[in-house]
Amino acid sequence: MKLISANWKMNMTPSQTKEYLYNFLPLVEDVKDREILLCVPYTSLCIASEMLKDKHVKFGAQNVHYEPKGAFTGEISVSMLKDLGVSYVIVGHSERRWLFGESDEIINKKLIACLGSGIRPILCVGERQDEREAGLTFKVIETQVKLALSSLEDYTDMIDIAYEPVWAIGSGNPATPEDAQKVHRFIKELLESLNKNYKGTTRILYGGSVNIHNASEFMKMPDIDGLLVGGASLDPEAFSQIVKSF
Ligand SMILES: O=C(CO)COP(=O)(O)O
Repeated sequence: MKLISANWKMNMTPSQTKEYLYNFLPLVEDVKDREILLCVPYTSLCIASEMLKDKHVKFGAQNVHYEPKGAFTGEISVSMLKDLGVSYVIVGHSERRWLFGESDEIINKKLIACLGSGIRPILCVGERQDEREAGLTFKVIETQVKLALSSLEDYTDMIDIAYEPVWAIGSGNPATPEDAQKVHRFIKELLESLNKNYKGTTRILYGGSVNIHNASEFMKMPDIDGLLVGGASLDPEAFSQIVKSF
């Protein structure tokens, strides 16, 4: 099934989350042929857990720590998320990589922590503007995917991947659907080459300046299996339109 996910980033208080869900749920009530996911801040997970109980809209986290527990002040473990009913977690978002110094090695550890827990990670990869201009897009994607999945090659069916070119995030300047399609195809071929038993269940999402006007164009591409939406997901009406755009 296609996956349309919101990434609220550091937006929405718990009270605002309540209001959002109150407005959003009726708008997508009849949409059952695609998966709808809201990746909310940690502080909104409790209210999402309560309000989405027995609902078809799922909720996820935007980050997780790789250790199971211990003296890691300010961090949240996989089991803490699991206990709240979290289905998905975003791992290696470019804002974590570039603003918080998250390395490929840390991202790999986070994926290892998620697998086996029942929480499905959404691994984010994407090239920066300078890398794109230097013609390094495919090389960067290959390196990020390979390092993130190091020792996890046999489990590639248990994750989803979001292709989010860094230059397209929050810039109002999305990749063209055709360019995104090429990278998505490349990632699928890479997964096939890494895992001989690959069943093809990894969905490759596109993220970066998706809005109500361009969502359907991305979803027409054969290897674009979903969307990861930042800014445009903060309005329940706009996000419901994106969910229903294809
Ligand atoms: O980073 C993103 C989703 O994870 C994309 O953000 P925007 O949709 O705001 O460009």
